[in-house]
Amino acid sequence: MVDRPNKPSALAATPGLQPQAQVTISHGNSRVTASLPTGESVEVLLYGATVLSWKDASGDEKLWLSEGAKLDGTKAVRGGIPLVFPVFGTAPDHEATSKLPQHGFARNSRWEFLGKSTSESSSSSVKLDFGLSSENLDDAARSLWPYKFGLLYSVTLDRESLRTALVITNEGDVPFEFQTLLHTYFKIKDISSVQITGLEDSPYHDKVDGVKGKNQSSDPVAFSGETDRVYTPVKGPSHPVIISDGGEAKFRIVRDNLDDVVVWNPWVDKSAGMGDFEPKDGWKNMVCAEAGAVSSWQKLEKGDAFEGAQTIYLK
Ligand SMILES: O=P(O)(O)OC[C@H]1O[C@H](O)[C@H](O)[C@@H](O)[C@@H]1O
Repeated sequence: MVDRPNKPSALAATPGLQPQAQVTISHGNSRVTASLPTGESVEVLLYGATVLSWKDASGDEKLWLSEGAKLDGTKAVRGGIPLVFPVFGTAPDHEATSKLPQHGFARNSRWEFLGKSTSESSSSSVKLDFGLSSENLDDAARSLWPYKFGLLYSVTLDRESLRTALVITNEGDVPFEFQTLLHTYFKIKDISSVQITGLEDSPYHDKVDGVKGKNQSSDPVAFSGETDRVYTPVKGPSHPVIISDGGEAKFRIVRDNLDDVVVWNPWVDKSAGMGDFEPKDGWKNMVCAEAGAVSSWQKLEKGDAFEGAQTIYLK
């Protein structure tokens, strides 16, 4: 069932059954929020279709959002889940994307809210759909990347998980190549006691030391300085990547069709250099684990589609 956006709206109770508490959606000019009757919530900014907030039933925030993040459409959001497309970082050697700004244009474009979907019988999950296509791209972005494409981004809030899924379609006559990434900023208590497992024995490119060759380690990832690595986990996307904080597993990330995981923490100096990174010691309370397809290029022929997704479980 897909409903057109309402302001605010709620799911009708199923006739003949006990009236159920309802999923509530509110859709303003700049953002969409959805709450389950049990209290979990998600908030998405139309600018970039950036997930800004994901809270559990007790109201505890799971994503890190900079206090200095620009939410007015003047800059990509520093925090939450910005969407990277069609290039990760910059790619001066890849002609078709070489003129694009860092991480492409998806995170800097205004998306359309397409509506919500729910299952008839359940008020324990809600899916919000967002769209961006070459037709509603601004002229500047379209002139830098003149391909015809469609993006459908679905954000599904469940009681114990958040799923973000992106479908990319080639709607033009010529093939194009792209990279994509779900740049998730996780909120954590203390970076010095964070460990990430699931990336052991996997090759990675270390962007901090700039050495192009592949590294690898049999230990979980731990943090003691600026960290910026592109992993291609050997066990494949369905093997979970787990973030633990103070010895306790906090997030379990399972990927669909996204072969890479970027791990990023800017630490002291890099945070100091980012004008929208606040508080300045906020790097202690965040870690990015970013599911993506970035270590090579994905090619989409005319009419073809690519789907990539992550599901983040709280247990
Ligand atoms: O500052 P941004 O353009 O948002 O990029 C933030 C970070 O994104 C990724 O994690 C990259 O691997 C980093 O190299 C980059 O610094």
